Order: sequence, then C-alpha cells, then structure tokens
Amino acid sequence: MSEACWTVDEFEQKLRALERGYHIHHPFNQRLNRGELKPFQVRGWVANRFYYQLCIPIKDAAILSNCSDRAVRRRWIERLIDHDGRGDHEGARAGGIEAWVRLGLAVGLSRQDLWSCVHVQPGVRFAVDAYVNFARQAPWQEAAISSLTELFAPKIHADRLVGWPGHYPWIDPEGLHYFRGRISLAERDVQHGLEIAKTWCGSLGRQKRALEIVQFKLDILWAMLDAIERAYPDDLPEQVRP
Ligand SMILES: O=C(O)c1cc(C(=O)O)c2c(n1)C(=O)C(=O)c1cc(C(=O)O)[nH]c1-2
Repeated sequence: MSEACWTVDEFEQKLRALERGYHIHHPFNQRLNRGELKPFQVRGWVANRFYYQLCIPIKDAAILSNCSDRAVRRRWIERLIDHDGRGDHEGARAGGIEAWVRLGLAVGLSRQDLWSCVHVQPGVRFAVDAYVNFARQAPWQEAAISSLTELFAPKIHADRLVGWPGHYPWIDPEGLHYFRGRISLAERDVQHGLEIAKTWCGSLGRQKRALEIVQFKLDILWAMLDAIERAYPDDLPEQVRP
C-alpha cells in the first residue's frame, strides 16, 4: 500500500520551510541589502538579473503552451503581461521588464548595457536557461510549482525598498518601482501556484516531487548569485567594471 499523503497544511508548511535555501540568505544578497556593495557591484547584479527578467515571460509562455486547462491559462497569461506590458507608449502599461530597465538607468547602466546582455555571466545564463528548459519539458503543473520560490519574494523586495534609499543614496528612488510593484503580484502568483500544487499533489510521491522542484528552483537562484559574486569582487580593476 502506498504511504499516506501529508495533509494540505503539512504540505504547505514543508514548502514554506524551504525558505532556508532562498537566495535572501546568499552572502552576496546579504551584502547588497546591508549596503556594503560598491556601485559597480550593484550594476553587475542589476545587469545580470535583467537576463532573468527577460526569460520569465518566455518561461511563462512555455507553461501556457503546455497547459490544457483553459481556466488556468486565463490566469497564467497575466504573468506574461505583467512582465512584457502592453506597450511603451504613453498610457500603456509598461510592464516589469521596462520597470527593470528603469532600475538599470537609476544605477547608471544604459539601455544598451541591459538589452545587449553584455554583462551577463555564463553561470547566470546557464542557470536561467535551465529554468526555461524545465518549463518547456515538464508537465505544466510541475512547471507552475517551480514558480513557488515567489513564496519568499515579497520579503526580499520589501527589504530592498526599506534599505536601499539609506544605503545607496546615489540610486534615484524612482528606480525602485519594480520592487514596489512586485510585492502584490508575487502574492497573487503564489496563491495560484499553491492552488495548482495542492490539486496536483494528491499522492505523497507528488508532494515530495514538488519539494524537489522548488529546491531545484532555489538552486537556480542561488547559482545566479554565486556567478554574480564571483564576477564582481571588491578589487575588480576599474577598466572592466560595469
Ligand atoms: O528579486 C527576487 O529575489 C525575485 C525572486 C523571484 C523568485 O523567487 O523566483 C522572482 C522575482 N524576483 C521576480 O521579480 C519575478 O518577477 C519572478 C517571477 C518568478 C517566477 O518564477 O515565475 N520568480 C520571480
């Protein structure tokens, strides 16, 4: 006989307990949020994270393309629009990618620096691409579950909003709008992601698989910061700083 499932509450608790591996605890993020980074290191982080921002809607489009449930597609498509926006003209909803570009401008990068991906480190590219490839290949429910690292994202965005204006007065606070906007969107995404996880994971095997998937995604975020930390040491020569 197969082992009994965890209760829905136990399952959610186990998902939430994975927070201990969130990149909020990565040494580079801790230095970033304590105000210990030099401007070029903040720029390096912003330029590399842009690649993640670019790939999120591609990842969400992959999930949509695999999803046979119209009701889910109707909700999931909002994620694409959140990031891509409706256009750049006056009055259009610009979207998260454009908001991240504004963050880039506020830290001293150009649009060209960002869109060319010239600063994107190989380790960041491989990690992000692994996320997109997973979404292309996995059942859509598993791919949806992989977004559940967002359970822990509102706190990391809020930390930046609280800390950065004091730590980094050289950054125009207008540039922080991305983080402000993301908190409620992350909460909405998590609610939907948890609904999918609880419905899909009707056996202990699937519940355990869900934990593995979220851990895989945590590792992607962690690996990105490992690559960024390595690329921008404190003593990086001036000529090669972003
Ligand atoms: O700044 C962060 O630390 C952070 C983390 C995550 C995350 O946990 O995956 C996301 C975001 N930001 C974010 O802005 C975002 O739009 C987002 C979408 C997703 C996803 O997996 O679909 N994660 C995240």
